Amino acid sequence: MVRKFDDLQQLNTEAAKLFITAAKAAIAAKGRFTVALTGGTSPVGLYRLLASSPYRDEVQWEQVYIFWGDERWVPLDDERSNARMTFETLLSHVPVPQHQIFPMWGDGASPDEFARKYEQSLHLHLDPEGRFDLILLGMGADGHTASWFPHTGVLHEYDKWVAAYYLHAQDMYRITLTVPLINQAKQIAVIAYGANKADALYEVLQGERNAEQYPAQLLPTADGRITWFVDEAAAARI
Ligand SMILES: O=C(O)[C@H](O)[C@@H](O)[C@H](O)[C@H](O)COP(=O)(O)O
Repeated sequence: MVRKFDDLQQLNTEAAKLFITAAKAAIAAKGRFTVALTGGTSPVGLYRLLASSPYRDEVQWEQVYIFWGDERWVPLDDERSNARMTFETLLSHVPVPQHQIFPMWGDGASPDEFARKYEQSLHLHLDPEGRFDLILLGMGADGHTASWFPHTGVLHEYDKWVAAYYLHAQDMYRITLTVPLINQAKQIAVIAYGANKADALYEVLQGERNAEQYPAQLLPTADGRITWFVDEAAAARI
């Protein structure tokens, strides 16, 4: 489902409501809410909203398990760290127990070793089928989502849940949840706004099938399980 908004405040408010509804339903059903957060700039407004009244008080944060969809392989205090941004905007302001927060960074481990350990943590904390309650994603102007970048091998990784690889274009390692894991989530919410996303949004949602070029095409298309939160500018061509 594509939900189009005139302004960002409204977009973030509706995304916050989806987060809260998903959290309440999961906690009522099984006592915990497992969510993978996204980095980039797109979720900043949503995170700030979730960290503030009245939204903050709607979530039982003690029952929330926080993971990330992807990460730049940099220390947690690096300004490029997705985890750092999330702590600053959301996690430092809500009472999620520290041991229920799983940043994608481990001192001393290689990216590959770390990806294996991260996958083990997921096996311990997700339900037995390995389905996240909610995964938040962004989308780049090139049509990537998570760290599924165009023409990278990770697009074909169906054996692992978590993969690490060197992204030449950015001269850094990336850690990412893989296609099969993200696609089996109970709910996915993608936030994409701004005119620079318009071409990619068109290609991903309505263009010819070419997932090598526009990896977000690999996301599920079934209505109900995935919601695209977009603004008028991003939706200019759809
Ligand atoms: O680490 C990252 O870069 C992200 O997790 C990435 O997938 C992001 O969501 C998109 O690049 C959109 O980024 P913006 O929100 O900054 O446009």
